Amino acid sequence: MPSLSFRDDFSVGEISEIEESCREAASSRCSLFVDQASTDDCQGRAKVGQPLNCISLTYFFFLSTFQELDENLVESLTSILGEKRVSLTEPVREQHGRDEGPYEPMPPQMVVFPETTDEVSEVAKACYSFNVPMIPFGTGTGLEGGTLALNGGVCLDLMRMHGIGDVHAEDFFVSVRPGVTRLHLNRFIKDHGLWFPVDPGADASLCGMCATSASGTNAVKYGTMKENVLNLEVVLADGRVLHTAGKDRCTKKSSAGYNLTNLFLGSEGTLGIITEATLKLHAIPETMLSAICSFPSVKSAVETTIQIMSSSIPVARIELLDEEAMKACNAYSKTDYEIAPTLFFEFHGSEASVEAEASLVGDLSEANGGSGFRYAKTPEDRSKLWKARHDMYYAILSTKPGYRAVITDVCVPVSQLETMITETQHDFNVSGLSGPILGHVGDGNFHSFVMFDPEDDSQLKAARELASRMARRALALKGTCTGEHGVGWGKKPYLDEELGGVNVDVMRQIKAALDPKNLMNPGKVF
Ligand SMILES: Cc1cc2c(cc1C)N(C[C@H](O)[C@H](O)[C@H](O)COP(=O)(O)OP(=O)(O)OC[C@H]1O[C@@H](n3cnc4c(N)ncnc43)[C@H](O)[C@@H]1O)c1[nH]c(=O)[nH]c(=O)c1N2
Ligand SMILES: CCCCCCC(=O)C(=O)O
Ligand SMILES: [Mn+2]
Repeated sequence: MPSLSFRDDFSVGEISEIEESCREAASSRCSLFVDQASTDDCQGRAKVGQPLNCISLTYFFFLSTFQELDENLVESLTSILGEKRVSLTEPVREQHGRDEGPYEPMPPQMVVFPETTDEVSEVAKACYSFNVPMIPFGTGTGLEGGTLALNGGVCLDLMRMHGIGDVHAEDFFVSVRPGVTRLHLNRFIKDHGLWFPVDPGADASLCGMCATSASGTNAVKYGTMKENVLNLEVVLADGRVLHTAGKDRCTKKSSAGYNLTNLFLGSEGTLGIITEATLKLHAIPETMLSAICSFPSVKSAVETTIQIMSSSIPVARIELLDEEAMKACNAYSKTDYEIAPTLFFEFHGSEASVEAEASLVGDLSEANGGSGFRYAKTPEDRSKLWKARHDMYYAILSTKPGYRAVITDVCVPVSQLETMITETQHDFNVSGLSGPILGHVGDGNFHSFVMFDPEDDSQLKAARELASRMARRALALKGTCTGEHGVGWGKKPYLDEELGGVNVDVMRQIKAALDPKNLMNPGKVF
């Protein structure tokens, strides 16, 4: 039986000691969890929590000992998939118990590699009958620990499910299997004069992007995954297969029944396994013109953003990088941009329209003290600029080797952006921590990277508090604690405050209806 003990003052040293002793635990799988909750939540409620080093308000931990997988289940999964497509080995499990976020790996007990929807359904039926958790795995580029195996269980690595359906160019849609990434799809459809614009910085799986309701730099003009997915094939925990908009149906709109597509978008593997996504495609614009402009302050850059957005200039992308981010950008991507708060722009349309929009934005920028407005016209210059922007996560990580960071992802109404960013900057100054600010300001969504020395408890505590203040400030400004990365574990404590108790109760009721045994990615989202 798990033993529960409650403290709120673990030092980093103690954490690694406890984790070490856990790792050495003989015979059974033993993992150490903390839960992130307010103090009252911790009174004795044994809830599956998060890996210790996640940034939480309050810790309690319990040693939970997993039973080894039933050998009949292992036998059953091996007979469904064959020996080459199941793995119990340490390296494979370690590789699947992590993502790109700041969490220690929490490996699953087994990894399987299905290649068809039927196989996924058979795997789910087997796990369901043995009451074993299932964690869907795409490309592992999530940042909120969504693929870590809190309760052990079976990881379904879906990247062997290749396949892109017929490109319906006249109806602007295509269907893809989980093994298809966004760059792969765009290479495939380019010759049709089409593209799929949702562009997280990583070359993520498109079904993983559905699961996290991902977004990216193009969202200002084209929206997020929520606006670009027309149908999903999903395998439920008990193995049933559903098509959220009806099998093989694909219309730009429908009012037939509940919107099950949007129910599964952003469900982070907690409601079902997405085995096919039908995506809305867009015509590749005649002209794409990028530009960058430096500003005397983040404030003036944000003011410019707000003016652009309220003047309804149809800018395609508008990204802010503060001074620290620009330094990291130049160092990592070998660019020679001015070290100053900077906006990256892009305009899509006819040659005439993009020139006109760019010149309007140039004037607005200048009126706010912007300078050095320079264009990136050639495909090479444009892709260099946007690759540098997409790589910012790694660029910032490389500025302080050995440091860890809390990644924030707040999103507020664009009109509140200035307050949100200015007060965040104040927080950083007061805390003494460093944290570049960058992101999708056209959507009111930006990230900071609250970096801390993992050997320094006070920095860990300060980083945790700063990130929490940011999230709560966003909620107070009628925004959200996560614009695009999802809840995973790091953001669980904010859900009640953001959505309200009734909402979270209804979410739990939906979860209980679709996954009554709580086997689908347990411990994530709530
Ligand atoms: C450098 C860099 C830059 C960015 C980002 C990451 C990195 C490393 N991201 C985050 C990440 O790319 C994004 O969350 C992707 O949607 C994750 O897709 P993966 O396939 O990697 O999912 P991954 O395998 O990491 O899984 C993520 C979650 O989805 C679930 N899942 C995965 N596949 C599933 C399936 N087929 N069915 C059901 N559940 C499934 C998993 O269980 C987990 O909970 C991001 N994000 C963003 O929105 N905007 C951005 O700008 C960026 N930028
Ligand atoms: C402060 C850097 C965090 C960036 C996380 C990845 C992401 O969402 C992006 O837009 O880049
Ligand atoms: Mn982002």
